[in-house]
Amino acid sequence: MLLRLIRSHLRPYAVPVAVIFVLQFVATLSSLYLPSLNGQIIDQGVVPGDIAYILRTGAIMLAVSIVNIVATIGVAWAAATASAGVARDLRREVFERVGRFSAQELSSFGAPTLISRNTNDVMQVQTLLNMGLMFMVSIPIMMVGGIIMALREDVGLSWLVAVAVPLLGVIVGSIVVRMLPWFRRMQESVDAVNRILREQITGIRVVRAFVRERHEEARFDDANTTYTGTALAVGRLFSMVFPLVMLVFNGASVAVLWFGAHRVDNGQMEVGALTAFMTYLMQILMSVMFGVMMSMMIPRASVSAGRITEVLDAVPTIVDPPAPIPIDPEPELAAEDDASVDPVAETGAPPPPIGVEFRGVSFSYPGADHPVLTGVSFVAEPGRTTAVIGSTGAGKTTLVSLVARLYDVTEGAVLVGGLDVRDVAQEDLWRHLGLVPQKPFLFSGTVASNLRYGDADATDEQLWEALRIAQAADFVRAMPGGLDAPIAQGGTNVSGGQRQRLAIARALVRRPAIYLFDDSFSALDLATDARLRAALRSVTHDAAVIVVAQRVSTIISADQIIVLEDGMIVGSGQHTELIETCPTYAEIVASQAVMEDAA
Ligand SMILES: Nc1ncnc2c1ncn2[C@@H]1O[C@H](COP(=O)(O)OP(=O)(O)OP(=O)(O)O)[C@@H](O)[C@H]1O
Repeated sequence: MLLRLIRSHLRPYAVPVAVIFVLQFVATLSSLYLPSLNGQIIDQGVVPGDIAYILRTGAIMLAVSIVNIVATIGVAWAAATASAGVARDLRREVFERVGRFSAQELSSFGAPTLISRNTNDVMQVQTLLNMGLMFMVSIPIMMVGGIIMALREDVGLSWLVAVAVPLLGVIVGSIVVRMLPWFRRMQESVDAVNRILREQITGIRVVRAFVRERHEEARFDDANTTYTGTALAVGRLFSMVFPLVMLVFNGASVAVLWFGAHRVDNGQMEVGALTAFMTYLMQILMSVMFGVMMSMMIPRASVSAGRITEVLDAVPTIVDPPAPIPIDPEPELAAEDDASVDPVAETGAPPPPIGVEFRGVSFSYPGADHPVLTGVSFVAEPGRTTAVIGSTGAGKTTLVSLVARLYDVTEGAVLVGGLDVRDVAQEDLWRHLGLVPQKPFLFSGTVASNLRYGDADATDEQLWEALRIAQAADFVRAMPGGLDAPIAQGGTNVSGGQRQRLAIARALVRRPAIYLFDDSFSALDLATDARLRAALRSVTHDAAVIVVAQRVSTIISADQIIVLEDGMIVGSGQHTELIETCPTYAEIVASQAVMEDAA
């Protein structure tokens, strides 16, 4: 998994990788040459007192060292370039893939793990890749080359290399294998900490209002302790690695000196050769150590690569059809024609009339036992307002989600402009929709940047017009900077009602063919609600307007009211006839009348 991910993503970095190969080769060979030169200086320069030889060979050593330094710097630079580039590409791919997820994949993964996969997990892969690029060529060359050079210096001591290297490999290998299962737990603990932190930050007001700080602290402590415990378990295993490595390392040095000294004493070996042999042994063991460090990173990076690949390989359940049918075959032409008769041309051309039809729609959430909607059929015609009312949990938001194809129906079909939403491209569908969700979300930026989500090219006049209709112009004008007033992430620096009105204005800026208001007037007082609906009528023209509401007063004048109960339509018609014919509707009206009287 790790190899596949790295290989497929390294392809665009063939040039830096080739540079790394060449430079690593140069750097390693120069490193291997230096101890031999050093040995020669001792044996042929220092021992016979040949100053000229020392200076000559010293100059060669200096030149080789400079080559070594330049090559090593080049390797580090190219490795950082390639690994940072791969990490950037991975983050972009994960981001793009998540952007194509339907609500189903989003909820099955969950936001916190998607965030840690795109940050922490990518970082694990990047760190390993950086190390790998820096050492992958030098480690084998250094080991093989070091052994050859050491043998050249003295074959009699070579058995020491044959003992030390496998011993180190076995010790480290057995520890790394034990670490493996802990790494997955470690990444899962990161997810858990992220999840709780995120919940607490977003729900901080609720936590405080319900005096749940202690409870939340305990919850965070649990996750934090699990994370710490996992990190400690890994740390404990890790802490054994270096002492053991050093034990082998130092044991081998002592053995070289002990046996080498005897060989020098017996005249079987020169002092310079002993020094060079010692350095080669150090180099071999150093490369084993780097190999060990890398092999310790591999399991964690493998887990991370698996988690990243899970996201990249996740197939969105909602995809565009192979041959999408355009909802509006000639939008340019239609827009131009309509612009000539548009009485409010300053807010853009009204779209061609497009209706919505639910045809025998049933829907169950993935994994749920019971359907949320059953046999729902109705037509929301262009130029008319269709209201959907029903008790909480009746399926109103679900119904709106199906128009936007956030989910696919289980049975039946949702048609937009006479086309099944599954037969049109999602972007084409969304371009025709102005959705104001139940929980409106604003992005960090300004009022204007948020409104221009509706239409990036909208002029300031068009934005003010939308704000005026949404009954938001007064409070935006009062904000410091007006259209340029800052909006905090999630829109937390404006009130709930203001957020709703800005979200409505955002939908209006788009001038869509279909408006979907999901309980979008609930935070408005009755007078503002009435003014907004009156103003809306002047711009919705031929648009199909679907309004989900809890309050009867919001939908009383709708052309058609759909009454939902337990996911089924139990009544449809206008207010006056429904009061007579639909007991559920009559009950809702009566209960709200009682509440108003009581108020
Ligand atoms: N993502 C989901 N996964 C599983 N079940 C869900 C999901 N969203 C909603 N439901 C269930 O579907 C049912 C209908 O929910 P929906 O949000 O459509 O109701 P609603 O009529 O809009 O309610 P409200 O007026 O409270 O917003 C509820 O029983 C709810 O528990």
